[in-house]
Amino acid sequence: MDRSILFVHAHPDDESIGTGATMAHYAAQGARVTLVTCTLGEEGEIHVPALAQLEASQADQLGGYRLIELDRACAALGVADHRFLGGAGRYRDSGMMGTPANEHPRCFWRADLDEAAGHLVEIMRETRPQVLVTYDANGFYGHPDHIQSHRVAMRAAELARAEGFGPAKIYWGAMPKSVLEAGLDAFKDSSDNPFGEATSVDDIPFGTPDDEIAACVDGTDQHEKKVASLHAHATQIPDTSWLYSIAGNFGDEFMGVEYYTLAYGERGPGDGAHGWEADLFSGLDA
Ligand SMILES: CC(=O)N[C@H]1[C@@H](O[C@@H]2[C@H](O)[C@H](O)[C@@H](O)[C@H](O)[C@H]2O)O[C@H](CO)[C@@H](O)[C@@H]1O
Ligand SMILES: [Zn+2]
Repeated sequence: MDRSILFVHAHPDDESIGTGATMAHYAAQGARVTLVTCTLGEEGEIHVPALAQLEASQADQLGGYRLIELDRACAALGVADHRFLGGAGRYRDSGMMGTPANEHPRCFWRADLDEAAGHLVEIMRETRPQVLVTYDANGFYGHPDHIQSHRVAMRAAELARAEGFGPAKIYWGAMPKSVLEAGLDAFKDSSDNPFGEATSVDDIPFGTPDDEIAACVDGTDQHEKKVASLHAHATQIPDTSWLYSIAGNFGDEFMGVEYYTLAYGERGPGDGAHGWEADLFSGLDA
């Protein structure tokens, strides 16, 4: 079987933060890895002072710059096939939930679901992914573009199935509560606490019980590519980011191991305490 996997993400940087090691892992294996990013990230922060005037309320050029950052990140991960949903600039970054950017006429949060899903079905028709990776219904942490990416990806898979070429397995990025627990302990006395005021994993708006996790992809041997892809997104992820400090505390494993729940399809053979699959294609290779 020629392996093909499709990742659907909301903004430039999500692919590296959430699935960078997994993408590098399968690209290195020679699988067809396709990334679809739904917006250009026009409403993002800018952590590079020299670029500050690109922001939405000034030159409004951040989207064009993040397109370049994403190109660099994909090169670092070894991912050659990257597309924007509906073409670059079709859907605008909607901003955080409840902000005025949610009202922009072209924002992704206001997109027509079937029209947006139709763009993704065309890509599925071409690449025929056996595996689809996106976010859960909360978009992992509740950002409107992440929630919409979930909705569009799941609708596209449903439409593709109706035409006989939908992905056999659909995964949602996840973080086991046991991993969050370990992180909380490591940072509870730190001024650089990425968990803010959280005193328990239940205070954190994401996290999945370990027995609900279906797959754990160990891309530790790809962790340097993930770090390089994060650095490519310098406007969003400053060198002082907690992502790097937590990696410093936990080492290569933090950057290299990524977790998923299985939203659709049959769980393949797994191992360890919870029988987690080590391969997202588990059970599919003929
Ligand atoms: C990882 C991710 O989805 N980033 C989004 C997010 O960025 C957040 C936003 O700028 C917020 O104002 C900050 O406080 C927070 O730290 C950022 O993570 O939302 C942006 C606007 O929609 C988006 O461009 C960015 O990619
Ligand atoms: Zn995002």
